[in-house]
Amino acid sequence: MTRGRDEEQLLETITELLGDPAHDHNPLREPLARLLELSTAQRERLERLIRISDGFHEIAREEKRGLAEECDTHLRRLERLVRISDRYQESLRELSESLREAALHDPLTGLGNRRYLVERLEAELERCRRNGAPLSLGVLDVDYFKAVNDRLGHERGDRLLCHISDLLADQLREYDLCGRWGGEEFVLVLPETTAEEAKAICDRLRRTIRDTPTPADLAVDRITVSIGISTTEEDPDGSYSAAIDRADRRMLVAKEAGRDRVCGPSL
Ligand SMILES: Nc1nc2c(ncn2[C@@H]2O[C@H](COP(=O)(O)OP(=O)(O)OP(=O)(O)O)[C@@H](O)[C@H]2O)c(=O)[nH]1
Repeated sequence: MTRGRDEEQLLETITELLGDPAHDHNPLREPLARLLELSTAQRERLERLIRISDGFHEIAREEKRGLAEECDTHLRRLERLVRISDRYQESLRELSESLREAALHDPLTGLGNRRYLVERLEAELERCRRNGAPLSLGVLDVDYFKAVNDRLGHERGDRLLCHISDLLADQLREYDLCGRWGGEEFVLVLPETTAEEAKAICDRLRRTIRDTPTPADLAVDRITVSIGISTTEEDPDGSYSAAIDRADRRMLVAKEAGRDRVCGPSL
């Protein structure tokens, strides 16, 4: 608190008057001196109060600033945690997606594996039943594969399986499925396809596999397959495994009949 200029001058004048011996006996001198004393004390008290109040304000301002900074730090930390947690969840999602992919695919050929085929087959069977459409299945087995393996070695045998699976994936229609059932056996799922149509499709596949030259370094003249077909037209409410069994039995019939052929139901 600063004193006004008038006030300063007044106080100076009073102090001078009180100090002047000429006024020593003035009756007003005593009360004036007392008044000056009281005024000075009151002013000092006021200044003390103002200093205390300013101090409180400063402390409050500091605390407010401290709190705001603390809040900012917490907020930044939280944002960092949210970002980390988002990234973590994203990688978990990617990891579980690739685990699921790996669990459903054959690592050698990249085709769906038996588990994938069963999942899709059940779903497709259900869908075709709802639509009142037939579904046909093909079980395809490579002929004399043991001899190929024995002659070329397992590693080239593997590459031959990849060659066949590439041809299958290439030749099938967009809505058909093929996967590796196991070993040198593949399953074809042909939704909305009658046995007759399936026979034509499988025959085309069989000829393509037989007539497409194998990669030169595999040194195989010719590779053939035998295919057995089954269809829901034979047993509209039957399970997927009954349909696979029927196709498998017909694939064996095709083998016995001389291989390199397709055997379907005689409806
Ligand atoms: N290279 C390779 N060979 C496999 C794989 N899975 C199964 N095989 C082989 O495939 C061969 C199948 O032989 P078999 O079941 O006797 O039948 P095949 O020689 O094909 O004769 P048919 O089916 O009667 O025409 C076996 O030698 C298996 O070891 C595989 O992933 N890679």
